[in-house]
Amino acid sequence: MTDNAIEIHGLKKTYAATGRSPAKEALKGIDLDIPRGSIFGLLGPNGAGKSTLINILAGLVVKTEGTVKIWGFDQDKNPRQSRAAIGIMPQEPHLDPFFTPAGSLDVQAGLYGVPKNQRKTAEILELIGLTDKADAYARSLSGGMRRRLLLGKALVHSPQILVLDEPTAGVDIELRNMLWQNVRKLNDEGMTIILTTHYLEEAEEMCDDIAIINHGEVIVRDSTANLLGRLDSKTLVITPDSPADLPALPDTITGQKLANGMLTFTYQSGTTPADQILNIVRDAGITIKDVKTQEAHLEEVFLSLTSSK
Ligand SMILES: Nc1ncnc2c1ncn2[C@@H]1O[C@H](COP(=O)(O)OP(=O)(O)OP(=O)(O)O)[C@@H](O)[C@H]1O
Repeated sequence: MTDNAIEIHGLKKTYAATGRSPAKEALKGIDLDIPRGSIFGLLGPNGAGKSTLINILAGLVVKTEGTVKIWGFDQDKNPRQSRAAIGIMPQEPHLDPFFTPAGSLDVQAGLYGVPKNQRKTAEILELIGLTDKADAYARSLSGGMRRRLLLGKALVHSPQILVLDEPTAGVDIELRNMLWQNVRKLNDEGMTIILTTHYLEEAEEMCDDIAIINHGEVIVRDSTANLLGRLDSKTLVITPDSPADLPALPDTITGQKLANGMLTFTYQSGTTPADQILNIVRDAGITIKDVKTQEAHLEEVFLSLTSSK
């Protein structure tokens, strides 16, 4: 038995040419293992191939080449088992306006062949906060409630893996918090979570491991901590007690005086101790009123890896 929730080898997808658009190689040979029990982030700029990859996992797009194993089941050899292991919360709420949330969950459970006595409709409605809307028509639900219902629908067959495609794009803070609370709860109970997001801060906060995809290739796959550690550049921001100019600095430190009078010093924390900067500032006769450091963020790692390609 493998420890991976998902194993992808040599995965390629070429969309056939249509009309005036030429054929498009959206995935160029992806190798990716996603560990069981993790919260895994799939990041990449627009058009990188994330949706194509997720749609292949969901069985909505047919791959051109390669193998995909979901919870140990080869998608080609064991299509039913591999489909049963994964639940997908899609980006866009496509809901039948005449179904109630309870009805919608029931129909979805039926599609997955979940026997009536094993359905968890009430439990799922409770989790997504729609118990009091159980019998309301879908068309009367707010955008946020529809999103929550999509999450519920992804859970009806108790999948081991939950995939969330841009779950928080355009949602308000309250809904975002609720989604993340649910995701953490499900993950604590053992569910493997895969999510794509454009919000890098969110990926930084939520994900144990991250893969960045660009132009149909995985360009990096590492733990979030290691990715952040790759950039050991830090910035020290000093507020002087009275107006002060930037002191002379060695080549290893880049200084800047901001319009508001603050002085910033950017340095590599592996080779330059912060103390050296503080000493230079004090030796220049500057009294420090306040000091803070800024760490590198995933955004910088992401930009450094994808912007030049
Ligand atoms: N059905 C399709 N037919 C032809 N080309 C497609 C099709 N779907 C996607 N593509 C192309 O494949 C490439 C990858 O698209 P994909 O939607 O997978 O990227 P993405 O990373 O999900 O982007 P986004 O974040 O914008 O959703 C793009 O160049 C896109 O134009």
